[in-house]
Amino acid sequence: MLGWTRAELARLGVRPSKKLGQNFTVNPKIIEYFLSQVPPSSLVLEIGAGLGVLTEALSSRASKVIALEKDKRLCEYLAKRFKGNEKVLIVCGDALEYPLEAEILVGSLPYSISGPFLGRVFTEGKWKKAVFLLQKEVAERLVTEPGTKEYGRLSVMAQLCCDVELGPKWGPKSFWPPPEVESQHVVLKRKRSLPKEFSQFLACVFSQRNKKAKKVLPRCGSSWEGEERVRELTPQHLWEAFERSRTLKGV
Ligand SMILES: C[S@@+](CC[C@H](N)C(=O)[O-])C[C@H]1O[C@@H](n2cnc3c(N)ncnc32)[C@H](O)[C@@H]1O
Repeated sequence: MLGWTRAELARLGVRPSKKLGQNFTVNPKIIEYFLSQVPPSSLVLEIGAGLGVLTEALSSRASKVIALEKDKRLCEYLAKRFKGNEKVLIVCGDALEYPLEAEILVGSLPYSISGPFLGRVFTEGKWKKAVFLLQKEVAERLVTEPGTKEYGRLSVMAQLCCDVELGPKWGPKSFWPPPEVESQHVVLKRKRSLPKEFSQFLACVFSQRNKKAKKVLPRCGSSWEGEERVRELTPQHLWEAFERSRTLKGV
């Protein structure tokens, strides 16, 4: 796969863009893992289709794959590659804007957008299951507990929205060009959708994560009575504080 990927990029005259997080999958085990997590005959939205290696594999399992790609050069390549394949729809667009209206979301997410994109995932769409390949530190942040350095807005939203399971880790050599970081699969099963205002509330609260919650929460429209610091509040505590802020606002 490494030889094929390098040759295709050279043929297209595409130098992988760091800004677009273009680290293409060259380890077939990654594709196998994605496939093992996708229920047969489902409608799948793939984020960042790249050269279409995952798209191709998904199309043999799903009823339809909507393959989203932002890079116009790759969109043209994908449109040619999948011409005549009725199960694949190539969309040239931005994952930060495209509606998340599919049962299953998958993708090796470009590192540069994983934070804002996950923010959308937790608050939008009708999806039931999502299988993402993320930078290992971002994957760990989704399951980390209150009080840790990594605990923050994404941890709280992930744990309230979904059952979160960490999958296998993958080293830099699984990608071309090799990234500077390790990657890890994450599987999300949605329990409920969260309101967008909750994300804004958490951004306000965690901007002062080391301060006492009783000082910070009133500034974010809510209240708190204990001695805990913001970073020590559990997802459930924060959800209750958010609901109090809505009652105070009369929503
Ligand atoms: C890590 S690569 C994965 C490519 C391919 N799925 C693979 O596994 O080889 C991420 C892909 O996302 C695309 N991308 C980057 N930003 C995007 C965005 N905002 N919306 C959609 N695609 C994006 C990149 O151009 C790149 O093709």
